[in-house]
Amino acid sequence: MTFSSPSQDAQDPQHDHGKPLAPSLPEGLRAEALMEEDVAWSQEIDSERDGEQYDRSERAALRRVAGLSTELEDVTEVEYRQLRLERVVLVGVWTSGTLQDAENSLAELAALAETAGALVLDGVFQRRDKPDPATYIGSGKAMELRDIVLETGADTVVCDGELSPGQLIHLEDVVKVKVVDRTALILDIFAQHAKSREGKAQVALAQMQYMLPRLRGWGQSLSRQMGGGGGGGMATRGPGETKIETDRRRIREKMAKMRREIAEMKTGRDIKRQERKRNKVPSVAIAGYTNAGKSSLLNRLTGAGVLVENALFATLDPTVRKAETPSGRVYTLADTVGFVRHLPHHLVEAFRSTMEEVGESDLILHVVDGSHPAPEEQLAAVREVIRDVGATDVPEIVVVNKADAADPLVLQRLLRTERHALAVSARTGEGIDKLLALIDAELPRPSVEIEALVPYTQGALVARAHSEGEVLSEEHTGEGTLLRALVHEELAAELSTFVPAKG
Ligand SMILES: Nc1nc2c(ncn2[C@@H]2O[C@H](COP(=O)(O)OP(=O)(O)OP(=O)(O)O)[C@@H](O)[C@H]2O)c(=O)[nH]1
Ligand SMILES: [Mg+2]
Repeated sequence: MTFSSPSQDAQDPQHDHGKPLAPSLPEGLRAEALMEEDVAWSQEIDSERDGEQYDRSERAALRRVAGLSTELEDVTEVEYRQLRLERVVLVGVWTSGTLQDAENSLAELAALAETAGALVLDGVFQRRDKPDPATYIGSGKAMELRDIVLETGADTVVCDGELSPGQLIHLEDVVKVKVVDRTALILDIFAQHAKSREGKAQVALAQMQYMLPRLRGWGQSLSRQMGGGGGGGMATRGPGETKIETDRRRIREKMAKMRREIAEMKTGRDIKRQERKRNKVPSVAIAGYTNAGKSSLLNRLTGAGVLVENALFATLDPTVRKAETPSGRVYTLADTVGFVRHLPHHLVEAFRSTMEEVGESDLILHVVDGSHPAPEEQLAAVREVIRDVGATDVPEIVVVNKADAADPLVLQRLLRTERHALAVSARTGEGIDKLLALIDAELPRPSVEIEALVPYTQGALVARAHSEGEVLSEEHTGEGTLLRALVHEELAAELSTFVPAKG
């Protein structure tokens, strides 16, 4: 693969250079003129085109998104952050959709980067039909990116996509700082946040899976193999490659071991889940896009005190809590890992275990952030994963959260298009009563109607009829509690020994 020169870039009809700028840019977004030197440099090597045209097309091609940089309160904070945070510049390729979509995508990348502990200095995206196979953004834009890196003093570039090993190296060669992609960023966040043994193991496995094909990407031996544009990698087999082979084998062995361990841990979790199923405690799963407010809602519904953070992926380990409906029926409520668009596919695989919980629940509370600029997209992204894990036949309630902060018109729109939806605020408590009542109505009903005279020594059974079933009538008699109730089969069997004498 050879680099395309800037002049090729400019003439390539695929790159949309001819398209005019969007007539009115939304607030907070502006296309910035490139530095004068840049334009002069471009003209020098592209004498066939007139400079002004080039300037204009370039402006359309590389946009800067304003307001992405992290706000800092005072100077001491700057120093503090510089010590421990990476200084990053974001770059995205805008291939389809509206300007707003492109901006949202980069804003999400910024949120991810900040969650990973980075300081976001700048963000740019480029309009292209598809990412450049060599450098992701094209070599001309890569040079401009280099200038932005110098200008801002960044030490890392984060790309909004999954880059091939070759693209990472080529871009690093041009911008001269570390380049990471969205997948690596998400993996990094997952690694920082995973708490349980299983969660940690799953993240480690996914990281190794990601690293494996990229091993040759790091270090010198690789640039040698990739260089020359010849694809003759095997011809240059040398000590470097042997080392890589050894590393690869080690990683594969480690991965096999981790898979076995994860399988064992999964068995433990399955047993627990089966126990819950056997006891017929109905289960509700809270699912939704990352940062939608799932953990806040769990707290609101159960007072559980689960970690809530204004960060993406604050929750990486499933949390299951016991809860009670207003009518006193007991159910379990499970918090889940947040979903995100373009979740790297090996991560979907790795986190399937937590999503299986969703698939086997009796009811899904699908939480969506009503104050987000594109809640419909988030709903769609989550539903895609719900389909993936085969949970389509589980009833779903769409919980439009953050009603306190959302645009009332957006709320109306969502409630109109989503048939089974209601608006709540986990923060203020608005709508929570209605949600609790709806959960009560949606939970599966126990189906066996029994009548039993339960001796006072068996009080636990009466309590179970209350929590696991639905008590229709209850009367305290001389011999015990006379109970009429709807219960599940197992409890019906246990109560059948206490059938009241007829007459
Ligand atoms: N204004 C407002 N903010 C909310 C509401 N609910 C949650 N938040 C905020 O949204 C952020 C994310 O909340 P979490 O409950 O951690 O979201 P989550 O869906 O569990 O996020 P992940 O676990 O990271 O996927 C926090 O800053 C909350 O304070 C709400 O009803 N209104
Ligand atoms: Mg959470």
